[in-house]
Amino acid sequence: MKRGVAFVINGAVIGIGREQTMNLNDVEKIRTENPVVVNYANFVTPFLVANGLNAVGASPIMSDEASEADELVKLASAVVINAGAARRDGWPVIEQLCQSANKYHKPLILDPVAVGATEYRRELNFGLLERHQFDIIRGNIGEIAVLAGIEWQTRGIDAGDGDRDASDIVRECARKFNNVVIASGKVDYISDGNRVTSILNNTRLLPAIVGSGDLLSSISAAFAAISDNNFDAAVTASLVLSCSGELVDQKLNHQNLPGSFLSQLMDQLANISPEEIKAIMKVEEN
Ligand SMILES: Nc1ncnc2c1ncn2[C@@H]1O[C@H](COP(=O)(O)OP(=O)(O)O)[C@@H](O)[C@H]1O
Ligand SMILES: Cc1ncsc1CCOP(=O)(O)O
Ligand SMILES: [Mg+2]
Repeated sequence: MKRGVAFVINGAVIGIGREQTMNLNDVEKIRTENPVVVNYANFVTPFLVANGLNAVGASPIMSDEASEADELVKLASAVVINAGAARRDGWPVIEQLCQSANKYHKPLILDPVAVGATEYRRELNFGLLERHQFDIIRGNIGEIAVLAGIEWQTRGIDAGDGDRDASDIVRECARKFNNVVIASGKVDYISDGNRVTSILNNTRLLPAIVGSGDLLSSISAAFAAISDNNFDAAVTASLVLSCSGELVDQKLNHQNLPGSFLSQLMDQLANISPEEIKAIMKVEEN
């Protein structure tokens, strides 16, 4: 996509106000580079996350042992901290992973699962964000609002409700933590603190899968590992998951079949091409 071009794809108006450097060739590049992504996972979704990472072309490794953290991060290309079910006695592992990621300049990604739900989760997530530089934060709009300090009615792992405009929330969060933020939902909003790109592709079956958000966080890490631009990596990750979801939804004739959707989603992630994404993507910039 080029600077100053406005065009329409699939009925959606795509306004390009400034340079859009998104490189969909990374969808193929990742399959040859096969970057290692270290995950501090929750105990609910590691099977889905590991297989989803494998499907897009990355090489997942989950770890819960502080003594190997530095060595692992050194050999890896990106690190994801999923705070979904972390126990306090796991904090030393998380600390070591974050310290090493910053030391070796490996992209560090945070998924602040249900950060608004409890005081414990706020202490964990805000503490991490204070002590370490995260390159990308990926959460649902409720989690991102809480991190940005914006009032929001959150409900466990779900996004909840609030009045503020999602573009403002994601931009404020990115400014606050000086990084790239993805606020996912029916529309995924991605900001670097200035621009906001919205991915309008979606299917109701993605949120029906517990762990689809965790997967988006880890796929963002995988693309950050092979890209020199975290914003582009976040946009590519969101497009890959959302467009794969839409394509499977079409193949299933929009039936409510979460089980079939999940297995076919893995197939689609492994085979989606830049051309297929370009043909259906709905992207807006502001
Ligand atoms: N209402 C929705 N309609 C369609 N897609 C959605 C909706 N909510 C979330 N998604 C998609 O589901 C995936 C997981 O996002 P989300 O549910 O926001 O994260 P989390 O699982 O962490 O709460 C993302 O790809 C997002 O685009
Ligand atoms: C249900 C649950 N409980 C703690 S972590 C987790 C998984 C959250 O996954 P996602 O945020 O991707 O839906
Ligand atoms: Mg989540």
